[in-house]
Amino acid sequence: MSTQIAGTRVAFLGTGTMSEAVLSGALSSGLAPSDVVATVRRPARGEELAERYGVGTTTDNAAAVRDARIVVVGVKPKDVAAMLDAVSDALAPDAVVVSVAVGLPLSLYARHLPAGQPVVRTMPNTPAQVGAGVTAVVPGETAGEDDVALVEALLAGTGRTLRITEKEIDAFGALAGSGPAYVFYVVDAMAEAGVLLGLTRDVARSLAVQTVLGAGRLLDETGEHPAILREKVSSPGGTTIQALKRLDDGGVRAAFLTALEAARDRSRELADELG
Ligand SMILES: NC(=O)C1=CN([C@@H]2O[C@H](COP(=O)(O)OP(=O)(O)OC[C@H]3O[C@@H](n4cnc5c(N)ncnc54)[C@H](O)[C@@H]3O)[C@@H](O)[C@H]2O)C=CC1
Ligand SMILES: O=C(O)[C@@H]1CCC=N1
Repeated sequence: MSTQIAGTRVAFLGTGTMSEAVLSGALSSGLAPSDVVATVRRPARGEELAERYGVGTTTDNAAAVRDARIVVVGVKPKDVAAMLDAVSDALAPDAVVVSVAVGLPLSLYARHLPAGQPVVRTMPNTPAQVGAGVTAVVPGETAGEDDVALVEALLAGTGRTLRITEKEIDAFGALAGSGPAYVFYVVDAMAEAGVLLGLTRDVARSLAVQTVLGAGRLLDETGEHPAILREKVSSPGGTTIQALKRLDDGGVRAAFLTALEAARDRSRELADELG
C-alpha cells in the first residue's frame, strides 16, 4: 500500500507563496489541518492562513518543529541557513527536513543540521496550489526510503512528482520551477495583443487563459509532440503561419533558450554565494 500523509505532523517554516501552495495541495490529499503548524513573521499573515486553511500558526519556529515528522523550510535561499540554525536543536531525530529553495545544495543542510538528520531536496512550482504542479524530489543521503515516500505522500495532492539527481535540479528549476512565470508572461502578452486588436480587456484575458489551458490539456491528453500540434494549427497559406513567422523574426525561440540558461546560471550563483 502506498504511504499515506494522514496522521503525519507537518511544520511549514516561513509560509509565503511557495509553502502556501504546497500546503494547499497537501490538504486536498488527506493532510489534516490540525496536524499542520505554519510559521510566519507577521501575526496578521498567521490569522489569514488560519482562517483560509484551519491550520495552526505561530511566529516561533523552534516550537513549531518540536512534534513534526516533516519540516518544510519555505524561506528565501538567503534565510535558510539562519532558519536551520534556529530550529536544529528542537528537531526530532526522525524529522525529515524538506528543502524547496532554489540553488542551495544538500550539503548546506548537512552543515546546519544534526548529523544524520534526514533531508529531501525538492523543487516545486506554484500550480501545486491547485493540484497541477510538478515537483522534483532529490533524496539526501541521510533520508531513508520511508522518509522519501512520506515526502512524496505530502506532495501527492500538489500534482506530479519526479525523482531526479541533484545534478539535474538547476535545469529542472529553470524549466518547471520558474516555468509558470514564463506562461503567465505569454498569457499577459497575448491578452494585450487582443486589446490591441479591439477586444475588451476581460474578453482578451479570458480568451488567452482558456487557450493556454486548452493547449496544455491537449498536449497532456494526446501525448503528441508540440511541434506536431503546432503544425496542425498552422495551415499552409493560412493565418497562424504569418503570426509564427513574426515570433521567429522576434527571436522568441532563441530568447527562451537564453532565458532558461540565465535562470539555471542564477541557481548556480546562489549555490556559490550561499551554499
Ligand atoms: N515562488 C516560487 O514560484 C518558487 C519558490 N521556490 C522557493 O521557495 C522558497 C520561498 O519562496 P517564496 O515562497 O516565493 O517566497 P516568499 O517571500 O513568498 O515566502 C517566504 C516566507 O517566509 C517568511 N519568513 C522569512 N523569515 C521567516 C522567519 N524567520 N520566521 C517565519 N517566517 C519567515 C516570509 O515572511 C515569507 O512569507 C524560496 O527558497 C524559493 O527558492 C521554489 C520553487 C518555486
Ligand atoms: O525565482 C525564484 O527564485 C524562485 C525559484 C524558482 C521559481 N521561483
